[in-house]
Amino acid sequence: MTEVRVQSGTALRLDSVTKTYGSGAAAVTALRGVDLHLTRGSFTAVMGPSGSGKSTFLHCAAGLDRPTSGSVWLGGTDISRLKPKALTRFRRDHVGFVFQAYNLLPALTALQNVTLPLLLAGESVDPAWLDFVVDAVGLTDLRGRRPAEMSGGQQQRVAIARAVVTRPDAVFADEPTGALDSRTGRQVLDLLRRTATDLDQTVVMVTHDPVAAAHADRVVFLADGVFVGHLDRPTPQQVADHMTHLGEW
Ligand SMILES: Nc1ncnc2c1ncn2[C@@H]1O[C@H](COP(=O)(O)OP(=O)(O)OP(=O)(O)O)[C@@H](O)[C@H]1O
Repeated sequence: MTEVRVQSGTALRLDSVTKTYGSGAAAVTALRGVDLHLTRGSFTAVMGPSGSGKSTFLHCAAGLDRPTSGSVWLGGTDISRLKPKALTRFRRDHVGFVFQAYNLLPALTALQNVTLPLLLAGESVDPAWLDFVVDAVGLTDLRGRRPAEMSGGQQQRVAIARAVVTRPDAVFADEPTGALDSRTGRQVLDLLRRTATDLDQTVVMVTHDPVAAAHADRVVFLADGVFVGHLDRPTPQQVADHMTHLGEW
């Protein structure tokens, strides 16, 4: 495969991405031509009414699913052209995920959970970087705890550290605060924001929550499979008002 580098500073780029599920009369087009260009170190929230294509967007952008047409660039690689095995490897090495369920391994300590992606990738651990990440997410004193010995917010901090430890091209967060109370949720969102600024990570978050979305630099809105606008550094009320214009959510 020829690899073409995109302009430096670009972490994620979607060009005319479409996604159709099924075929014939049963076909459902979930994305109808999505363009998005995110620079490194940005924190973007994606919002849209139910069924507007948010999960489909996330899956295509993160290499969990393939677009029907169009291309998805992560760092310097067009992942829409990778074969399944290469895509799996690329995802493991270049993409970070944070989900509503923390998906930590219960038998491992916080630190072991954080370093697991490096071990799976066969990479050695850079102790200075690991210390930096662990400190950045406030886990220094919890390194030896197992998931069952941590609060939900603490577990999500482990998941965030695990997502960024490989220095991925982008971190995708799917409702990362969905299982947390509002105060803990705010702390996790502040952490995602600092991940973008302090660790120069590119964070893309799908959420239904205007308060969560308002932590991002930019909120982009999906409706019926296309991006229909954005707000920069909005208040939660501005996000909620915009969503109300888009219909049921
Ligand atoms: N595997 C699939 N097979 C067929 N149709 C699908 C599939 N996944 C999603 N869809 C359809 O694609 C459209 C977009 O779905 P998607 O899950 O991306 O929306 P969403 O914005 O994430 O919705 P929600 O906010 O309700 O989770 C919907 O019409 C949905 O029914």
